[in-house]
Amino acid sequence: MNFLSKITGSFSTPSAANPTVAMVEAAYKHHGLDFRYLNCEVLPKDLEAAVKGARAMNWVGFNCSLPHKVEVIKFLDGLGESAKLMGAVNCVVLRDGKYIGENTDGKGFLKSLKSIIDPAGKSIAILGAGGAARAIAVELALENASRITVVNRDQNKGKDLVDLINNKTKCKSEFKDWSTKFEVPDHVQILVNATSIGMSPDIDARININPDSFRADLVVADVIVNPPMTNLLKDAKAKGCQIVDGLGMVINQAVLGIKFWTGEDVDPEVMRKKLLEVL
Ligand SMILES: NC(=O)c1ccc[n+]([C@@H]2O[C@H](COP(=O)([O-])OP(=O)(O)OC[C@H]3O[C@@H](n4cnc5c(N)ncnc54)[C@H](O)[C@@H]3O)[C@@H](O)[C@H]2O)c1
Ligand SMILES: O=C(O)C1=C[C@@H](O)[C@@H](O)[C@H](O)C1
Repeated sequence: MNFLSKITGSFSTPSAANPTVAMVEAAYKHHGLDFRYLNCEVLPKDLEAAVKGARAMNWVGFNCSLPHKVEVIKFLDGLGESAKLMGAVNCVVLRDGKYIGENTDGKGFLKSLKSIIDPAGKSIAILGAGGAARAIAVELALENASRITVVNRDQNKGKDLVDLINNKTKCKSEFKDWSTKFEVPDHVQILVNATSIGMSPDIDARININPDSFRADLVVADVIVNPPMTNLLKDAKAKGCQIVDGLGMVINQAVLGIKFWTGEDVDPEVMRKKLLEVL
């Protein structure tokens, strides 16, 4: 008998409405994996201590969600290729006693988006410049998006992401200040919300954007998982746009993360079913 399960989990704040624990534990159970996934409320001031705690308890890895994806890097022992390029980590993996930061968010998003539209050659506007936005923007640029407009409140963070895309990929990127209501320009074919606006418990929060600027041929994607149908997606649907919710992304990134931690290819449908049950 072995009563020592392998431990994984998620560090974020706010975390109470984050449903990923239900989804990942359903996959572990379905595949008979003796692993646990713990949803942990971790404030920015406690992130270093949380990583030290994980080390002390031999966690085999953990996810970082908002707002830790960039800050966590300084507490890790190294970065995988994609995380190094994006400057953001959502999945930490214990390898040979070292915590290595990986990024599976961008690939998770891309797979979900591609079920609706191929981003190659498209003009894309991304709202936000945090951890999720960095991963999504870089992955879209590597997938040959033609133009990426980064719309962000904080100029420094927004311009930093624009520079990253322009310097490290073939895609053209520009910064758009977000101090007034954003009007989706005519050249934009895909709009992505990579901010946390509309995430539970603030589900009534509205993004500073004019829905009258949504054309019916615009594809609108949201990264928010809970609730899957955000005000942004409701507005987009009402305007006849095709929409992509955050469920596909969160399931796809988890398949990749669980493979890193356990070596197992888990069934995404098990996680989708559980998410739809709990949300
Ligand atoms: N579906 C998924 O798989 C998935 C994966 C990653 C992240 N997410 C979600 O993406 C969201 C962002 O996560 P993150 O890790 O990038 O967080 P973050 O804290 O790194 O970045 C948040 C971004 O949102 C912007 N923002 C927040 N409130 C704003 C407001 N009122 N007005 C304008 N901008 C605002 C910030 O400026 C920043 O650019 C979260 O809701 C997270 O749960 C979902
Ligand atoms: O809480 C979680 O389990 C996660 C949330 C998302 O931010 C993902 O990016 C992250 O990898 C996992």
